[in-house]
Amino acid sequence: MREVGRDDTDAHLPQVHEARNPGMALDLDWVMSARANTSAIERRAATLPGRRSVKKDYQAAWLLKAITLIDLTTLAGDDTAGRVRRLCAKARQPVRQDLLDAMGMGPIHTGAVCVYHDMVPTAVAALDGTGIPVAAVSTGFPAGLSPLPLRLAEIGESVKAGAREIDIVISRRHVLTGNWQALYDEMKAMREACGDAHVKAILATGELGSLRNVARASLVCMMAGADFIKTSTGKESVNATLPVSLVMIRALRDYFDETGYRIGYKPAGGISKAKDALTYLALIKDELGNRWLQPDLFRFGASSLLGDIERQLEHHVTGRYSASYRHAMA
Ligand SMILES: O=C[C@H](O)COP(=O)(O)O
Repeated sequence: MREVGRDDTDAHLPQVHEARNPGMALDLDWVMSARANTSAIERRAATLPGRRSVKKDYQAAWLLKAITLIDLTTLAGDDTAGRVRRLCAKARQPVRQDLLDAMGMGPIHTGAVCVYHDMVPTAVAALDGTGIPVAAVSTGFPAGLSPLPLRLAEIGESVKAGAREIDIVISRRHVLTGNWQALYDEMKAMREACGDAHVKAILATGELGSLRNVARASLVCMMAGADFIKTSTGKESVNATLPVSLVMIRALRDYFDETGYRIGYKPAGGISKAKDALTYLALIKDELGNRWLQPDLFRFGASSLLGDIERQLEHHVTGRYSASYRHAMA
């Protein structure tokens, strides 16, 4: 039995694939065998913050790394083309040049810019020539309750408009009613609709009822071909948490151990402090290793994290903190 949350060393080494996850048939025995020991997971999560505290130059290096892993996000009802263009300018140059110069760093950029479907053409134009991908939240984000054909059509439109990554939302009701086949079929159809665009499956973990459901939904989405699993839309009352992350990360490890495919992880929603970003990076390094700390396998979904990181970097370079309003995102 595969228990998510176990602490074993697995002698079985998979044949490692660098290619995109093709998915596999739904393995219900595997799904149903996934467990989550909630109290053990919560105890472990409580020890994580500050466990590996890095200081000075090392901290600055990790914070710069974190920036390259951010899906810089605006998902607000009052988004405008102007706001999205300002966000894209920030994605292209996330840290002031004088700070980068002082740290001996060349140019860096964020992992992606994440917007609603309507804003995709604006973001694509603003990022032209930079190589920074645009991620679109499609499929009736954030509830995902519009008819499936409309959700699939929305994916197609976002891809046509130039989105290279699609963040889909799963139907929480399929998880809450244990209809794993329906979740698998929906996820597979969405993956197909994405074509060459990579698909991140948003589980909306705050609405799934239990950590065991989070483990099972993670596995089903990976079996159906998800390139990433993502915690939250940012709109649930509980978004990314460390216990949920432990469960999802261990599901990623189990999937890799079984299939040899690495799936990406995107904690999203409520991650706004540099020190939280450092905790996540240390967790990924401990649980999955350095290979997972690349933009093709890890992203933060965050609208305001970059501002706090920039503040910390300014403090690192100048010894002074500036007011947070000086680091507006858009
Ligand atoms: O996917 C990204 C989230 O919607 C961003 O959430 P946040 O505004 O809490 O950082």
